Amino acid sequence: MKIAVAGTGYVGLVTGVALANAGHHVTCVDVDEHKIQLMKQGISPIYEPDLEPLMQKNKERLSYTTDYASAYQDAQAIFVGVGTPEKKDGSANLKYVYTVIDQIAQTLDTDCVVVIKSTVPIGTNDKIEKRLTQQITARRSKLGLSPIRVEIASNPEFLSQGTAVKDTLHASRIVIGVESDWARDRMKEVYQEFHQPFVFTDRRSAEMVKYASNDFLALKISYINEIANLCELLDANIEDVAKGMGLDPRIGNRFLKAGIGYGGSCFPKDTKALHWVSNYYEKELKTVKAAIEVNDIQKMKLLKKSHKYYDSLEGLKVAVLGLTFKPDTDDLREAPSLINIPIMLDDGARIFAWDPIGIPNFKKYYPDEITYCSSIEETLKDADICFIFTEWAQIRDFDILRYKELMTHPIILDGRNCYPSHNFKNTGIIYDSVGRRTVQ
Ligand SMILES: NC(=O)C1=CN([C@@H]2O[C@H](COP(=O)(O)OP(=O)(O)OC[C@H]3O[C@@H](n4cnc5c(N)ncnc54)[C@H](O)[C@@H]3O)[C@@H](O)[C@H]2O)C=CC1
Ligand SMILES: O=C(O)[C@H]1O[C@H](OP(=O)(O)OP(=O)(O)OC[C@H]2O[C@@H](n3ccc(=O)[nH]c3=O)[C@H](O)[C@@H]2O)[C@H](O)[C@@H](O)[C@@H]1O
Repeated sequence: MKIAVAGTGYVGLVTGVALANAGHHVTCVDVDEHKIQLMKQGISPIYEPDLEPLMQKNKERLSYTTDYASAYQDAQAIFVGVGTPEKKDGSANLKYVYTVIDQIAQTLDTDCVVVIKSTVPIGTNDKIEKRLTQQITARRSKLGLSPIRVEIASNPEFLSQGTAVKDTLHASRIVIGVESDWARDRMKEVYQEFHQPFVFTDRRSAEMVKYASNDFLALKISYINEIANLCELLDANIEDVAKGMGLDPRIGNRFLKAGIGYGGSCFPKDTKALHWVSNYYEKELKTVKAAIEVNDIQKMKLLKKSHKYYDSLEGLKVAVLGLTFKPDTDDLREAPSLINIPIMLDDGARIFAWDPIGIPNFKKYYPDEITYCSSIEETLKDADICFIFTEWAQIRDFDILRYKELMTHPIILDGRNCYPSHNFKNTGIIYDSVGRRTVQ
């Protein structure tokens, strides 16, 4: 099939490449000329393992452009994967989606299923279809052209950053919401080379699956974080508690990792967006509200802990290990580092930070205020305290005795429980992590 994809971010580009890998001819569209130029050279504009080799493998069936008209005009399916960021009131900002819909309305000239991959509030796809078909009908009748059939399918995305390619090629499920057999058949054709479990449903239920899944995972994290906080007070060990819980298949062992809260481009915004919708219908989701509140407090946990060791960070050399919201991504959206570092700077801390790939993006926010280091050793040298925000493999594999050798005051506040606590016994290092006894 001839397919266009609007938006070449984590979702759009990975979807486009996976569809090309399944044999379709795919044109990826973005408004960002720089991204398009990179992709034309076979370079991925985002850091995502395995993506570039797959772009290379399918280059005959992939093209990249900012010229949306040429891409949409004769596409049999158009996937929409543009951002739906949070508005100040917590609701989802749909302006990028509606811009693409209007661009499709101006240019589409053939029967087409428009597939919304972006996460959109329940009911949005009905509104999108109305807007799109009204505009297309008006344009075509004005030009004296015959009608075309255009329908919207909801096809939410469940990939995680850092494992986006694997998650797409081996998705746990493909959820498709349609309102007609015609759209259903077209979606089956799109996905005929994919052999994952399919869930066909109506559009609103598909939209709900996405929010309900993300919010459930966020809830699970906030729950384990609250239990971790209680473990600290009651002298229990959250790692053992989570292991003991997770072996029950009804609970499952994933997303039970305690830490300094969830970040990223989706859990924070998708919890707030569903909460906003539920409030709109005067049916507040109390569990989701609690997950949000717990997370907001959890993100500040390490700074609060630092007061056990210093009244203020003023003048101290503070080592920060990890800037991205999780490992294996260069994404900083809602990363704990972006919330904590401004407060540390306000306090007068001298910050030395290391991250294997997040530094160029972090520099866009803080070009001069921070010293960026090229190794963990350089970051720790003569530091008075160390904050760990991201559990990069390089940090987990780091020889813990080096903290003692390098730091002036070896105090580690670990927001991601990178090391077994007992390894710090008798080392002279203070190791303060989440949900576990502090080793002094
Ligand atoms: N990032 C993730 O892991 C996941 C994201 N989602 C959802 O997918 C959607 C996209 O998220 P990301 O891929 O992270 O976004 P992103 O911010 O990485 O990429 C969006 C892209 O759309 C482009 N764009 C904006 N307006 C455009 C237009 N009119 N035409 C063509 N391109 C345009 C931007 O330049 C950008 O490259 C969001 O709704 C998000 O909630 C869903 C599952 C996973
Ligand atoms: O809608 C989305 O964008 C995506 O959001 C998440 O994916 P992602 O944000 O890439 O990353 P996750 O691995 O889920 O981690 C999110 C945050 O939760 C935190 N987390 C995760 C798991 C855990 O046990 N504990 C924990 O604190 C991570 O550190 C990170 O800050 C979901 O996992 C995807 O299924 C979904 O498609």
